[in-house]
Amino acid sequence: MAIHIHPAIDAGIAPETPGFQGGTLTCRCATDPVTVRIGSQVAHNHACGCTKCWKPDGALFSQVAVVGRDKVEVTANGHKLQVVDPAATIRRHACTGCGVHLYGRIDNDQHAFYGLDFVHTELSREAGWAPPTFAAFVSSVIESGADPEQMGAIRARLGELGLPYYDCLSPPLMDALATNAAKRAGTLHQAG
Ligand SMILES: N[C@@H](CCC(=O)N[C@@H](CSCO)C(=O)NCC(=O)O)C(=O)O
Ligand SMILES: [Zn+2]
Ligand SMILES: [Zn+2]
Repeated sequence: MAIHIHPAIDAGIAPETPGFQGGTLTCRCATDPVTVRIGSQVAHNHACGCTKCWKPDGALFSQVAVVGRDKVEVTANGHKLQVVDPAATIRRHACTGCGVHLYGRIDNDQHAFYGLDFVHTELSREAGWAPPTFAAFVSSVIESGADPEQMGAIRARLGELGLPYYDCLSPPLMDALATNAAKRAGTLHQAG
């Protein structure tokens, strides 16, 4: 059975364009689409297997990156946006017309990733975005209905595509979360 990781990843991952400065995300409504201008390159782009990130139909993973929240501007039809789960850490703003998530925002200023918004660069026509460099929350695809027996094949496919895979976030991002937690708990002891 063919494994569909994500349409922007399955056929090979396009490289970023040096100096790329962003673009416009557009939802999938045929009329009055929501548009969001992203004013810079993104970082930490990854395939995410979690149940909460928006995935195109038939994809096992979402493709999601972060960008400074000051670089994210709703430029049309923002009245169609609604937060999917107001209690979630990432408040994902979805189009009520087509279901696409335009951006996810962390409003907790104590969170390690506060100041970063989560965006899906495939919603833009521009080429040159930083590509995904790892896969996160791989085991979580089971929660969305993937056959547990397929996990070996799914991880093998991610490997073939050049994506290191993890069942949480990547080591640098997990370290950032833990460092933030340790600072808050007062347990961070740095040499020097
Ligand atoms: N097994 C759960 C995991 C969901 C989860 O923790 N997702 C991560 C990654 S999202 C982008 O990388 C997360 O940080 N979530 C916070 C939030 O969603 O608010 C599942 O699959 O549901
Ligand atoms: Zn829409
Ligand atoms: Zn996710």
